[in-house]
Amino acid sequence: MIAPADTGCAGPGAARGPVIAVVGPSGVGKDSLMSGLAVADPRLRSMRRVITRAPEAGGEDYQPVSEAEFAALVAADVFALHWQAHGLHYGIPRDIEKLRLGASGVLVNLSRAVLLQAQEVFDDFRVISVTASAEVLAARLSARGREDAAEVQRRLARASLALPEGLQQVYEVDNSGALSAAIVQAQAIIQAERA
Ligand SMILES: Nc1ncnc2c1ncn2[C@@H]1O[C@H](COP(=O)(O)OP(=O)(O)OP(=O)(O)O)[C@@H](O)[C@H]1O
Ligand SMILES: O=P(O)(O)OC[C@H]1O[C@H](OP(=O)(O)O)[C@H](O)[C@@H]1O
Repeated sequence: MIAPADTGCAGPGAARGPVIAVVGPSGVGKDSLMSGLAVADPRLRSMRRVITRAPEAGGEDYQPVSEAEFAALVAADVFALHWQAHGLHYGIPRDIEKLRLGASGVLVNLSRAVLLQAQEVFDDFRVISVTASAEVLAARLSARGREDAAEVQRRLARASLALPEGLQQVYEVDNSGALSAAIVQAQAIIQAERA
């Protein structure tokens, strides 16, 4: 059972905010940036993902499921998007459309590999590409301690995956420095697009 998206008190006539994909290499600060943005603007919502990651892994708020449960959800057409990465399965429930009602945007952590598909699925779709140097990524993944050394190396090897050609709205945020500065950069992008 997928926990329903919390749409607050948005009525059926409420405007729908854009889907804002936050993407970039492991360790770049996607979840940290999303958390900071949502705290600063409560009308910005974060989409809870369904992931075959162990419940105790920590970090983002996600719905942990087994691989069998994930396959059943795919078969039941629950997901608007799903993909595999890092040996895990990730799904974005179709409930995201409810979360968009009355929101200034819905932030979602997506794989760079599914962005063109996401652009087809969502009628108002933007991409925030978060960047940081390879040295910074390595230091952050090591300090975070969520993955073992081998998995950290595998994630770092994927860092240079390029964004696909053909994306219509892509904005870069440099998170090499203070997280607060990256949050301000991202807020300016989101607010400018809202105008
Ligand atoms: N600007 C920053 N300065 C210092 N540390 C940061 C900054 N941004 C994020 N971090 C830290 O770096 C680590 C990785 O951040 P986070 O988990 O948000 O990255 P991510 O891109 O979501 O990674 P993954 O894709 O692996 O989940 C965390 O420990 C986080 O607290
Ligand atoms: O390298 P790419 O394909 O862009 O992203 C790989 C995976 O990393 C991120 O998830 P998480 O932050 O590890 O949970 C993305 O959402 C994707 O699932």
